[in-house]
Amino acid sequence: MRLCAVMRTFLKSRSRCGAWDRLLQKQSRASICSHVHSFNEANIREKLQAFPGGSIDLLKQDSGIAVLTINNPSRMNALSGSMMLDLEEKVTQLENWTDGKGLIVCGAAETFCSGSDLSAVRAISNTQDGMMMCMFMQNTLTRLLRLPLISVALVEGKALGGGAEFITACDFRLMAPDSVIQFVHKHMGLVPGWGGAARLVRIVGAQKALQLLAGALKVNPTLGLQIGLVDEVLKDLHTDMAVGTTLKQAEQWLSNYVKGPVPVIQAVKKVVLSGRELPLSEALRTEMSVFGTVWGGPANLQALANKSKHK
Ligand SMILES: CC[C@@H](C(=O)O)C(=O)SCCNC(=O)CCNC(=O)[C@H](O)C(C)(C)COP(=O)(O)OP(=O)(O)OC[C@H]1O[C@@H](n2cnc3c(N)ncnc32)[C@H](O)[C@@H]1OP(=O)(O)O
Repeated sequence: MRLCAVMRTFLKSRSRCGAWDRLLQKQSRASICSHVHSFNEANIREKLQAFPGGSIDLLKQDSGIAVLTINNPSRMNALSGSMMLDLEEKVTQLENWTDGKGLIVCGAAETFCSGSDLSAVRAISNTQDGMMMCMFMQNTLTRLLRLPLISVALVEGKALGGGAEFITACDFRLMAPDSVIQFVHKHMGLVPGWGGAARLVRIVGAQKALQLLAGALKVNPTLGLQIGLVDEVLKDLHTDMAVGTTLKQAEQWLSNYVKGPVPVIQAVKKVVLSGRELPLSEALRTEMSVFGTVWGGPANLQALANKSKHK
């Protein structure tokens, strides 16, 4: 390809990257499931607001790693309706965090999340409202997974039901030694509704996903590593092997993958995201447009300059 044609492709790819970001932003704002059952966003927000309690806390750090805490300890961090709204608002903040590189999702009081708040579940047990809540959470967790940040779920204590679904909406999962992940839905006469089944199949494969859901299996760290649901087991805090708290250990683990300039780390997540979600030809186009945002960028030019010193 002649140089001018290469430059044309390169310049187009830069502009197309803007198209990728616009696509992602458009998708994230629009309801991913809005086409189903006349999903009336205002209506579901009003209903969820009627179930208060707890909070979703967000700490954005100078290191570029944010910590999102599911905070409802008197309810084992069960997600109330207002927490679901809180979660969506925090995901929007993270979508607009231009300095972000990583995200750790954890629970307060050394436990992760015991799913939907059962008092809310009882109150919105009619099909229409149940499906609206599911669609709201599917949209929010899909947007969480699509953040241009490398995300980690830090599981301590219990991640049950919707809490188990929540961890599938992160890129990686770390477990504390005595923690448990359990898709308890079958015991509730349910199946996952927050997108957890679709994501679980993509993480562990259909066979293992079927066993975890149909058996409502308790996943301890050993089993989690074995089936590929868990990426690392943290050191027991009561041994001298552990360096600091579980959160510090998780930050240490994640820092290995977010070392580097923000634009490069965000570009890495975007190209993997498109490879995971888009058909091959579209993924290849996206990869080129994302490549165009870092090729000749400050980090690339600095690396080249450093290389030339080693001649
Ligand atoms: C799409 C999935 C989604 C949905 O369909 O909407 C769901 O997630 S459905 C909910 C699925 N989750 C569960 O079924 C877990 C229910 N909780 C438990 O099994 C246990 O509480 C526990 C998490 C295993 C902890 O047991 P234990 O250590 O014995 O503590 P307690 O049971 O006494 O709990 C302490 C306290 O917390 C309250 N609690 C716990 N989980 C929930 C919850 N999901 N919703 C509301 N409240 C919850 C529990 O009631 C206790 O409160 P008090 O009795 O007032 O002390």
